[in-house]
Amino acid sequence: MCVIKAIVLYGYGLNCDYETKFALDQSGAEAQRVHINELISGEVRLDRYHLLALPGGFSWGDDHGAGVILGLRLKMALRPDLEAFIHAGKVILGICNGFQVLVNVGLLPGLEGGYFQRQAALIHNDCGNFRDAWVNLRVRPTRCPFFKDIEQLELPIRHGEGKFYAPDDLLAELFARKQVALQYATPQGDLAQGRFPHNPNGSLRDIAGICDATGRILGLMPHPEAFVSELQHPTWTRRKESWRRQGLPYPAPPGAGLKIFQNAVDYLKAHFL
Ligand SMILES: NC(=O)CC[C@H](N)C(=O)O
Repeated sequence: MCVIKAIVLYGYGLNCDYETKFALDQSGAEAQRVHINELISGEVRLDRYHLLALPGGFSWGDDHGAGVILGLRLKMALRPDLEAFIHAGKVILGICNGFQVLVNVGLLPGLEGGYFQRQAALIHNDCGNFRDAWVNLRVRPTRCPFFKDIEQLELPIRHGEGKFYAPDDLLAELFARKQVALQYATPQGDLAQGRFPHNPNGSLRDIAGICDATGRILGLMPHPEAFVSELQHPTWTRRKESWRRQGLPYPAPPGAGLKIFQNAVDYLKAHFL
């Protein structure tokens, strides 16, 4: 194989699959939208790919809790395939609904390879309603290849069940083991310290994204695929004059979210091609 191949799952209410495929294709991968049933039936084989992306959306209408049913489907049908995929050094990305799935299926937090046991949860936002907003994020040092050379960034969130919850001892362990990848911050770059709206959902310790012990499984609530061009930023009309002055590419420079996908694809290229 001379190209990095990625699966982006779709079906049953997942809805950011086209955008996620676009971001991966833009990053130099060959991404394919694959229906959940194609993977479960074995028609499409996971071992032919390097990256599995679980995009955002409302799988099974968030019935029984966001990501619960898809998590269960994957666990019952694909557990050995997922284990082999992880042990082969490949990469899994869960965005928003995908993050909820990874937590439900027990692939995250995945302490020291302990998968398929649910240890944490993404529960209803403290504000009591679905929240659609841009947030500031701070990247913490982890083994996660996705955040190479990124310290902070802005991304949009849109979810009703994004509050990261874990018992105190697990939270402490996640920080100690460097598995907390992303935290909500203020526009000045300080931690949000639980305060709304900078922390949009009441997530404990401002957690917006975590990775497993290997760093190769990442889940995050914000949507990097929704910021692949600066034109998607709400203040782009005010920013565009400065792009012109700096001679940045026309019609706009890439959005900060694209780098996350590029980092993952570059990591896989270095290891598999
Ligand atoms: N944007 C999304 O992926 C939404 C996630 C989930 N359906 C929620 O509302 O929490």
